[in-house]
Amino acid sequence: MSVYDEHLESEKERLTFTKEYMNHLITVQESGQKALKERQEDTLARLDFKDSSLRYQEMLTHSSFMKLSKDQLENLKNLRKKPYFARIDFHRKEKTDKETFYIGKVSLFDRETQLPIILDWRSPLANVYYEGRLGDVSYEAHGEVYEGNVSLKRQYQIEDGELLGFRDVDLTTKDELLQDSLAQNAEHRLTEIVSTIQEEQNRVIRADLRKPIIVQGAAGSGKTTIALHRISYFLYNMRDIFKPDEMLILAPNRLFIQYISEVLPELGVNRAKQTTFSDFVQHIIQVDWPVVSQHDVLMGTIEKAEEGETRHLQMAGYKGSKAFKQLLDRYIQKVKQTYIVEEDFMLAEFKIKSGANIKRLFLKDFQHFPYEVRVEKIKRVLQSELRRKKKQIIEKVAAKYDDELDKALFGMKDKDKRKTRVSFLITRKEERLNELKKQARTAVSRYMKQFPKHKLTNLYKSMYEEEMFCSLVEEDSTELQYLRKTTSKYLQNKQLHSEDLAPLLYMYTYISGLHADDQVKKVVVDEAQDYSFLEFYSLKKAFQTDLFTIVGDLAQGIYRYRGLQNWESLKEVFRQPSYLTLQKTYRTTIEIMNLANQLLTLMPEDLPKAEPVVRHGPLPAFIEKQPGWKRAFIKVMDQLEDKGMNSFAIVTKTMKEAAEVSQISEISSLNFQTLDEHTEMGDRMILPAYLAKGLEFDVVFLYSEDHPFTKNELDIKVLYVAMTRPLHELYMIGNSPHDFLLDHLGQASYQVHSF
Ligand SMILES: Nc1ncnc2c1ncn2[C@@H]1O[C@H](COP(=O)(O)OP(=O)(O)OP(=O)(O)O)[C@@H](O)[C@H]1O
Repeated sequence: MSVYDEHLESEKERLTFTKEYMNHLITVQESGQKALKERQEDTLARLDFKDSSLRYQEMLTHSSFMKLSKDQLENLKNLRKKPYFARIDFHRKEKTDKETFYIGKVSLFDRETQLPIILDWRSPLANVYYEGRLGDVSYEAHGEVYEGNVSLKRQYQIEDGELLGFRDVDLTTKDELLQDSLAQNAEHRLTEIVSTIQEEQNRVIRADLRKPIIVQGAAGSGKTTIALHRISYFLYNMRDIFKPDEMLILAPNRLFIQYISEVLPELGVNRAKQTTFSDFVQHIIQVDWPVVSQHDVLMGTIEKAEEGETRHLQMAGYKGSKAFKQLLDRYIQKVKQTYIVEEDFMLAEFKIKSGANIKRLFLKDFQHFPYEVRVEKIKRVLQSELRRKKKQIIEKVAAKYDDELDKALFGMKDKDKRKTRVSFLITRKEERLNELKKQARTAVSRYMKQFPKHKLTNLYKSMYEEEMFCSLVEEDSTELQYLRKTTSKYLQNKQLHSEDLAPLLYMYTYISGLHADDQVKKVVVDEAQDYSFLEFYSLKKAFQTDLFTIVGDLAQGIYRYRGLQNWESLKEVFRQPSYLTLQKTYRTTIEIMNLANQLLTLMPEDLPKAEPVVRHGPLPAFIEKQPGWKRAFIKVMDQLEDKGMNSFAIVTKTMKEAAEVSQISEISSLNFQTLDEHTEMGDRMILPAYLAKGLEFDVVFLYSEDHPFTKNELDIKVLYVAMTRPLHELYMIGNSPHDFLLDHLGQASYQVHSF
């Protein structure tokens, strides 16, 4: 028996034990004690582990005392097929012996000894597996640094609960393992990353959790994946403070949410809120007017390229800017003034609270609350003051009448006059007291009527009225007047543009504030380059937290007219964010990335080239649209299927072109479907590049007929996004290589497909 086989045997035993232990735990939780005992006996009879059988027996016995939460139980069940994926042998300096730790997606402890049977990948010690090489290492846990030596890192191939093999990691195997994982198809990828997380990615996951973090990462560098793992890591470390539903993941579109949803349960973050910025804001502000999306605006520009469209872009850009935030601030100050009530709060002629005092409550004492909340709080203060003072007032008034009565009874000589006076005073006293009581019942609500009840959309509309708007802008211009008029017009028709959502959210947080159910404590923003300054600012203001994980790629900033120009501008929004970059790219092959990297040199930003992980594939191929191309396409599809490829996308520059491709009978007969934001993802999709953002497919066909890519900044970025979607192969179908700017890229980096 070779050494490998010997190790394999004992590793198999270990796996069997772990599975049994898990099954046992699950039975304990699910069934009564009787069933448990029977099962225990049965397990012990079957397990025949040489010298360690006693230990296992003990462990099994103790397992019955473990109480698992419903989630833990569910996780345990899911992980029976692959309880762990790696092992490390670690000798901690202070200890006499080295220890072996098995690393998996959740932890499992022996209750008696507190020793881990499976170590959670998020635990401090597991960091040693991801960071650095074999040899001397250190790791930090609970503020202390531990030193030691790692003598073994081993990775397992476990499928359906069976151990197929293992590989020991050293300098050379590291890439092999990653390559195995990358060679897989799209559908298997996302969930299996945890065993091959790379050092630079690990650093992002584990970067200071109390600080905001901004990650600039090349296409395919794992931003989305790593951001999701970071939430998982965050929840693991902060589980006593934060709950999953206090996390918010902001995704670029609904398709993307479908795409990530498969990975969320395994990471234990499926209960995190997942939505798009637009859906989120509409839900918060409760305005259901239709919204012209940024994609619509983008398509308008790409398809028409008319002057009006450029103005639209400028308008959208301005509405996301810092200058516009300042304009809003000025407006909000004006709105605030409408809440200032200076009148004293009276009960009849008695002052309950002075106007000056009430104003102070609004402006000072309650200054940290939104305006409507301040008003509500003032109402409560008035109610309680009134309750307190009413009694005194009534007593005072009654005493006054009683005094008068005494005077009449004992001071008036004339009997008739005295009688009249006394009866008058008695009646008057009663009337007066009743009147006071009656007034007291409505005094607060009458007073409160002086506070305005603003409707958000009306307020927003009023901001664009000529006089108001002119008083808010620093310097008027024809562009601003155009913006004012156009916005007023569509608001009049109860319509919004996506750029109005951030200002509305911003105003809403000043006026109403978020409902407790909508509050979140940590936010992940994916494709962050597409968010405007004001969108970030309004999110931060709404949640009042700095705990943001922001990932994006400026090279894919196809909404640059409205999005961020650089990451620097976020320093004005977040306090001391950590800034990290991800340079290596895992999605695609060297050949495809080489072509895409050349596009980067045509962009205005000086962006570092993405470094593909060593994985080769065929050169990207250009298919000329000469007669016969459709047959060639069908043949290529056949060959690709034979190779085991199973997710395909035809990506166009515009939505219009996508609709046209779907009319080609050869293509529709291959079950390609056009995708929009509301359809379900399938294996054969036709979609415009802006929707393909963030997604990936085994094979991508770029297609151009009427809408070729031209050499302007926007097109270059759209093309870059499209080219970086495939995992394995890229084809470009068009009238000439020029349609994909191939004439500006090196000839050696693509081939012409002959048919
Ligand atoms: N460490 C890793 N091990 C294995 N696969 C990885 C690793 N990191 C990333 N990948 C794979 O690379 C691909 C790209 O990852 P992801 O979609 O997270 O990248 P991204 O940076 O968000 O890309 P883009 O900006 O282009 O949308 C995915 O298939 C992912 O599974």
